Amino acid sequence: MERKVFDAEFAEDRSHTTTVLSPHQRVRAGVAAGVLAGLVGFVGRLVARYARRVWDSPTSQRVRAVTAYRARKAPTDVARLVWFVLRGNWRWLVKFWSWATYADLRADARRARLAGDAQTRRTAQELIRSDATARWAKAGIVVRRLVITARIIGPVAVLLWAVNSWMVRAAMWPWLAGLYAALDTAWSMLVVVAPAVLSALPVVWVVAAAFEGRDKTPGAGWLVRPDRDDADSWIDERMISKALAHLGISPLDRFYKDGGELVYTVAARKDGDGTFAQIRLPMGVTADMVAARRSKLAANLGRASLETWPTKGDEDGILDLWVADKGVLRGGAGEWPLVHDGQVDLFEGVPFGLSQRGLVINAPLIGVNWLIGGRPGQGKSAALRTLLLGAALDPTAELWVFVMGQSPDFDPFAPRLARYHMGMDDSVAEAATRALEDLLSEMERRGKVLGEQPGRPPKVSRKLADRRALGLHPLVCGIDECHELFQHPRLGKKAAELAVRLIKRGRKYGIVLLLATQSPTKDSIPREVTRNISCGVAFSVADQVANDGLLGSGKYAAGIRATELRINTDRGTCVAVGITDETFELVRTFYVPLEDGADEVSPVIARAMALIDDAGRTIASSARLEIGPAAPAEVDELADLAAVVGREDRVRTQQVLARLVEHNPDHYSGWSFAALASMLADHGITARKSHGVMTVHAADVTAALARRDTAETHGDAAGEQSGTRGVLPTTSPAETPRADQGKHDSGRWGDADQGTR
Ligand SMILES: Nc1ncnc2c1ncn2[C@@H]1O[C@H](COP(=O)(O)OP(=O)(O)OP(=O)(O)O)[C@@H](O)[C@H]1O
Repeated sequence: MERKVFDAEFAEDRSHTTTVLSPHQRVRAGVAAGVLAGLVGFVGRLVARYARRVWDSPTSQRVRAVTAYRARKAPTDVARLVWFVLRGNWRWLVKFWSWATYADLRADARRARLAGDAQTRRTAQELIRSDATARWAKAGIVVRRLVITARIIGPVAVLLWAVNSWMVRAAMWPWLAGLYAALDTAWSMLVVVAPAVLSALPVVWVVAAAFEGRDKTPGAGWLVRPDRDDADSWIDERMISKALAHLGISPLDRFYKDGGELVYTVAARKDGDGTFAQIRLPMGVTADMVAARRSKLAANLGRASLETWPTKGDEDGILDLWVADKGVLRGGAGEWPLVHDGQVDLFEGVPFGLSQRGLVINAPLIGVNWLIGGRPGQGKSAALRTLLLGAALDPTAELWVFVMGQSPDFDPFAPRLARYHMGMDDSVAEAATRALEDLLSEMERRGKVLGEQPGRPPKVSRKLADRRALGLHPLVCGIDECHELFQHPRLGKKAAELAVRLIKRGRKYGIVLLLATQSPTKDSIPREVTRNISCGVAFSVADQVANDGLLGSGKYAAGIRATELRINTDRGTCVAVGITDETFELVRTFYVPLEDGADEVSPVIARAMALIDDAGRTIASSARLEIGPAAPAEVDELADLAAVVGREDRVRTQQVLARLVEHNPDHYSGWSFAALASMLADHGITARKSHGVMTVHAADVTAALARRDTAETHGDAAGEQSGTRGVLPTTSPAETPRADQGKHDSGRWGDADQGTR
């Protein structure tokens, strides 16, 4: 009991000594604990941050993606491996059998016999015989060597065993004891290594068999890009072959049944936002037959129809197959590259959209004409707007727009347009038809101008377009809802004829027609237009007729189908032909918003206007200067004469000539006195002698001008047609407005034309 009491006192005493700390000690302990906790927290945070960084790193993401992918694929992979091992063993067996029976040589001999080639047959048979003899001879040598080795090693082994049994090691000569020690070591190593080798042997065997039995058909798709989002539906040759094998095309089925393997002229490879492969189809199968089963092919490949593009390659028997990455076509094209800054050279093209390969398409505008179509609300006007916006950013380009309906789609363009008419009334159809007429006359004028250039260039180039005096600048005319024009009861036929002539011949002269329509049928768009158009663009269309009307006949059958584009879902996506060297492009068009209060078009137009200013051009003057009859053939010589004579009573012919050359060197350089005399005579003026020199009298020139004015007034009164050209006022030609500008209320340029807006 006493002891217990003592124990209790002792314990109480101990507890007393440990809990009582001096204040100083308590502070130190507290600080230490705080520092420790802070340190632990810091290290913890550091580790957590580092772990998060590692976790988020691309390598770790890839590792995770690969691991997850392999885990998902594990059951299939195991089954495939087992199959490979079995097939590997079988292949070895077959190889051994071929070797043992000389199968290849026998096959040669058989073929030679069938072909009646005795010499080759004899050679093959002799080879079999000599090979067999050599093989047995080799086997004999090996056996003989084994026997010799056994005869030498056997007695030595028996001797060593006998010595080892009769003598103790200590009594042996040292070299003999050393030999036995080395033999013991070798034996103990063999005892360890041999079982290990023996147990590894089956593993090696399995690996080697799996390697031997691996898929040797094209595209063993192991581990190909498993980090991709669509890894489970990754396309390789094996998948394509499998998908094609289940299309229900009989010649293709027969081909597979006979063990045929497809030839991939281009192996499946990454191509932009998808996979491209080119396949030479077997006998009896054409690319069109595959294209006709597109939805089945898409299903077999685990894709939507829109994502699967089987088309005819260079030949009917070659299939070009492009399969989009899953879901990639759902994304838009993004921002138009020129929306914030940049300028365009129309001869280089206008950024139009992203191709299926994810590349920006610079659509050509010079030397081509466009027909854009599709169901309502799918992006036609927006696409036309993008092209015209690009054209507006080329300060040398002149733009005309006609909207055959009540739509504000092009209103913000107004300041940049030389002609703009929008509305449903007849005046718009009239203005558009007149524009087509004017474009035809302009085309003829340009043809003449080109013909007069040194070397007679076949078409307008950037260099020629930049020479303002020639008036060969790009002239882009867009007509939205053009079916309304071509179906106009009074003007439709005429407009169609004019458009056809323009499309057939205008391309060389820098005149571009952009047509957009909802309804590309043969009744609404002249067949000759659809036949001759170079760039066809189809947004979602209802049927084969509309498809081929926009893209060209036979395109639907060849698998180039805008019918696959889903209404609204694929708004802004179109199928286009002629805009690149590819047979077709699936384009996600750029969209420059102009709706619901968003207007990104106006700032671009403001920039376009600034570019025009910088280039020292004006919309109206560019029209006057370049579209007007400013070409050499249409120079007003009488007006020039009046200008150079000015207010003087008379001027020496020599001076007149010099001033004319200075006034318009293009036209008057190289003129002789005889040429001047002939020009004067044309206008009823004769040079007169004054103080011994020939002079031109101002009074004669004024009289000639008055005569011409009177004649013109009579001409007009007699009903000269609207839009007639050929008369220039008498002031400086470089800045002269067109002679008919004030006379015709139809209005040609600038505000006069925009009256109907
Ligand atoms: N490339 C695009 N990207 C995204 N949205 C687009 C694109 N193009 C058009 N859209 C959307 O589709 C709508 C209709 O476009 P748009 O007016 O160009 O169609 P449309 O085919 O000309 O129609 P309509 O035949 O009725 O004139 C636009 O207001 C816009 O919201």
